[in-house]
Amino acid sequence: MRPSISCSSTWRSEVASSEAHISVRGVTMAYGARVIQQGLNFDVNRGDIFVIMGGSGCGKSTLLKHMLGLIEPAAGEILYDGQSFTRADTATRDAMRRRWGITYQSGGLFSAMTLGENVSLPLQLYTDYSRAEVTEVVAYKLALVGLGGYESYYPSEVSGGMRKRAALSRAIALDPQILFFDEPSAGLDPISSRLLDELIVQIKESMGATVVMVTHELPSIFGIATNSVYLDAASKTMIACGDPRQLRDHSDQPVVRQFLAREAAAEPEAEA
Ligand SMILES: Nc1ncnc2c1ncn2[C@@H]1O[C@H](COP(=O)(O)OP(=O)(O)OP(=O)(O)O)[C@@H](O)[C@H]1O
Repeated sequence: MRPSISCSSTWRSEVASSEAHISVRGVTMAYGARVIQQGLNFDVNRGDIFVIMGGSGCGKSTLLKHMLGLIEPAAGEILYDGQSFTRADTATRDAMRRRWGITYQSGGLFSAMTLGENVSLPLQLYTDYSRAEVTEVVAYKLALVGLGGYESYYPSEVSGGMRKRAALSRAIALDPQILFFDEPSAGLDPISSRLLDELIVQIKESMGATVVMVTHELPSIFGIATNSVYLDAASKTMIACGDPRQLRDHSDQPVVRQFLAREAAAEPEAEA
């Protein structure tokens, strides 16, 4: 088994670095007795677009679920702004979650609700905005993702790319500090996928947010990611972290270089 590595110079002291927005410390992930990954140590820095990478079944989605608190680590902890989420009580966790926006692979829009109603849901649940204020914020958030005027459309009446953007609009309704994406461009054509990437960067910059995403899409990884971790299924631990372009060219792990270079070779522009 390869030795586990750390993406933070400070993790051994269990003190999060000042830039760290999210700190994963000594995390083991398991389903029952079956360990999926262990020895996970890395920081997601404030303002990063951070990608969780690795081959099929290595545990990317499982890691995202741990970061979201949907699964508890078998060992170790996850901190947000230096505060342990893993050890926090329910009220503290709920308060921490309020700072997150999440979009799932399917989009997760309610099909019986219009786009406007979908986006208004978190505002109705978690704010005391008046009806007029909700309407105003919904219009603004839909406009931010290029869907101004689509309030009354149902998800089935718009394209897949528009549904993804509507889901993003709902995720940013409460001005989150962290945006989580599970395969954001799954099922999209390359152009829609690229537009969504550009939108993610714009939204991140305009909101000053940090982004964490699971994606297989190499154009997205090389196009927008600033930082990453690579989970290895064979050794059940992370074997690389850092800027994906640097890892592609300079990782000391052949499997990481191959993972990034092989998929890069499949990109249309690489064949031209
Ligand atoms: N609820 C569960 N109970 C038991 N095992 C699970 C569960 N969910 C996932 N697994 C297993 O954990 C491992 C990691 O799964 P996970 O979905 O996190 O991988 P992944 O890297 O996201 O995969 P992919 O790239 O194919 O989506 C797989 O072997 C999977 O079969």
